[in-house]
Order: sequence, then C-alpha cells, then structure tokens
Amino acid sequence: MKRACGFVIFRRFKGSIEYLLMQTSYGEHHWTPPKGHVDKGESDMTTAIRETEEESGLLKNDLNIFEDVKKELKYNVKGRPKIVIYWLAELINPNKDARLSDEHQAFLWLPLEEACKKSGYQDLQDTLRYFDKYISDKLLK
Ligand SMILES: Nc1ncnc2c1ncn2[C@@H]1O[C@H](COP(=O)(O)OP(=O)(O)OP(=O)(O)OP(=O)(O)OC[C@H]2O[C@@H](n3cnc4c(N)ncnc43)[C@H](O)[C@@H]2O)[C@@H](O)[C@H]1O
Repeated sequence: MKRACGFVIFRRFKGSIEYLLMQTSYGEHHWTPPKGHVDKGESDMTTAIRETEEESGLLKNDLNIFEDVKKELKYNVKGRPKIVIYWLAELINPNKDARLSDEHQAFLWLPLEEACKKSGYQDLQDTLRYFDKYISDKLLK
C-alpha cells in the first residue's frame, strides 16, 4: 500500500492557533500539511521529518513533536489505497516562516475553520479538529 507521513504543524500566533497548509504546484493544486512518501527502509517518523524539511524548510529542531498524537487517513488515489500518517507538531518560534519548494506554489497559516475549508477533504478536516481539541484540552490549560 502507498504510504506517506507528515506533520500537522501549528503555531501560536497573535493570540490564536494557526495551522500550516501547503498547496501543490501540480495536479488539482490541493492543500495539505507537509507530507510525502515513505522511502524504502525509512521509518515513518524519519519520513515525516525529511518531507517537512524538503517541502517547508522547517527542521526537526524548529518543531516540538508530539509523538503520541497521531492520525491515520486512508483513501484511494487512482483506484489504489493510500495511507497517510500525521503527527502533531508545534512551531517553536512562531515568527520563523516556511518556504516553498518546487512541489508547492503557496502556503498559508490558517485558524481551524479556515484550514478546514481550505483542506476540503472530510478526513483531513476531522484530523485538524482532533488535533485542535488536543491543543485546547492539553496544551492551553
Ligand atoms: N498530478 C500530478 N502531476 C504531476 N506530478 C505529480 C502529480 N501528482 C503527484 N505528482 C508528483 O508526486 C510527488 C509527490 O510526492 P510526495 O511529496 O512524496 O508525496 P505526497 O505528498 O503524498 O503526494 P501527493 O500530492 O500525490 O499526495 P496526496 O495524497 O496529497 O494527493 C494524491 C491525490 O489524492 C487526493 N487527496 C489528497 N488528500 C485526500 C484525502 N484526504 N481524501 C481523499 N483524497 C485525497 C488529491 O486530490 C490527489 O488527487 C510530487 O513531487 C509530484 O512531482
């Protein structure tokens, strides 16, 4: 099965929580958090870190990774099943911005409702809402 891993990255910015979404420069120009295919012999977490660095310029040291908070999405791409694993991560310095690679044409930091609208896919919206609840229940109290 095709497998991809990445991070739902949030930052605490001017009193609100914002999520990083990136828009592909190919295909349908859809928006997702940074993620990508697991290479042969690579662990899921290594993939998530590598793809995030390649796609957004944000390094492992820029992030506080919540290894125990993850979500798996399963959907079909061209008729073949794909699994995508996202962990939650916080951008430690909220003023450090992302940068683009050739794979994306735009990125945005968006509050929950706008991020859900932009992402479109129901399972990604559910994932964002699940992580948002974790943030409010566990990190903001
Ligand atoms: N059309 C294209 N033209 C040119 N180059 C292309 C291309 N598609 C991929 N590539 C190349 O493939 C590389 C991507 O490699 P990676 O960067 O390693 O992998 P990825 O993020 O998992 O790829 P992708 O964007 O295809 O995956 P997603 O599941 O979001 O998206 C895959 C499909 O699933 C759909 N999808 C995404 N999330 C979904 C969800 N939650 N539910 C249902 N469908 C979803 C998307 O709309 C999309 O149709 C790029 O370097 C690019 O060069």
